[in-house]
Amino acid sequence: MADIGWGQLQAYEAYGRAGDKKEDFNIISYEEALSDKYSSSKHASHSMLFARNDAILWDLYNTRGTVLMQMRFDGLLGFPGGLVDPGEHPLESANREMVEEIGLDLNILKLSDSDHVVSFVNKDKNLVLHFYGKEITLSQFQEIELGNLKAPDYGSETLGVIRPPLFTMGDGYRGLPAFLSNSFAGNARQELLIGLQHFKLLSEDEIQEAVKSWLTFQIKNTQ
Ligand SMILES: O=c1[nH]cnc2c1ncn2[C@H]1C[C@H](O)[C@@H](COP(=O)(O)OP(=O)(O)O)O1
Repeated sequence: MADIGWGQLQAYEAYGRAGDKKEDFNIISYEEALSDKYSSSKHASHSMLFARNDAILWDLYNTRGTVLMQMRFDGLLGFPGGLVDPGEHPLESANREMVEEIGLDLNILKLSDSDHVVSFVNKDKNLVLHFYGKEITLSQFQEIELGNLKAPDYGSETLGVIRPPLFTMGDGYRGLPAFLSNSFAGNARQELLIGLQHFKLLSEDEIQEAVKSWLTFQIKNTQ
């Protein structure tokens, strides 16, 4: 295939390169992540909006909750967010990106420092990732989904919001484990699992089962 290069994306290409592994990211405290130690690092912020939802599908599966993720321009799945601009606070960046990518109205809904969930450092990339999360009502969630088509970045940087299934179906694979088999940007898969546990949308055991099933299926598929 002809190499068409990266154009204006050249400076950022390495940050978003596919193939990041969970082990590349070490958890650090918010305080440390915001300290001078990482002032010369590149920072990025991403956010998980979610609503609890105990609707039962087909009299079988408790949907548990709706979590907002998105299909990105590069075919990877991720949370709304992006690189922090020079001089910008990661929290400001998280809010700005939600306006641009999902059309959020900050007069109605805005993240604050108390919504911080976890931060990571990827030493090889000199990149610090901040992850925020906020519970909203199901009707707020549906409003955001409807408004997404009018978000400034819709159709260019972002290609639509999605709800990951949080249940696992009878074959032990379809549902959340199959969703985990997708390709994710950065450590978005890890962030999703941390978010599900942090907000008690799923228990630790349920998450471990889903991860085990996803990995087992992957191994079978490569044999
Ligand atoms: O959802 C995500 N969770 C964790 N890391 C992510 C997520 N989406 C992207 N990334 C990584 C990939 C890059 O290393 C940086 C910045 O990426 P991106 O969101 O594409 O930033 P811009 O939109 O280019 O500002 O975070």
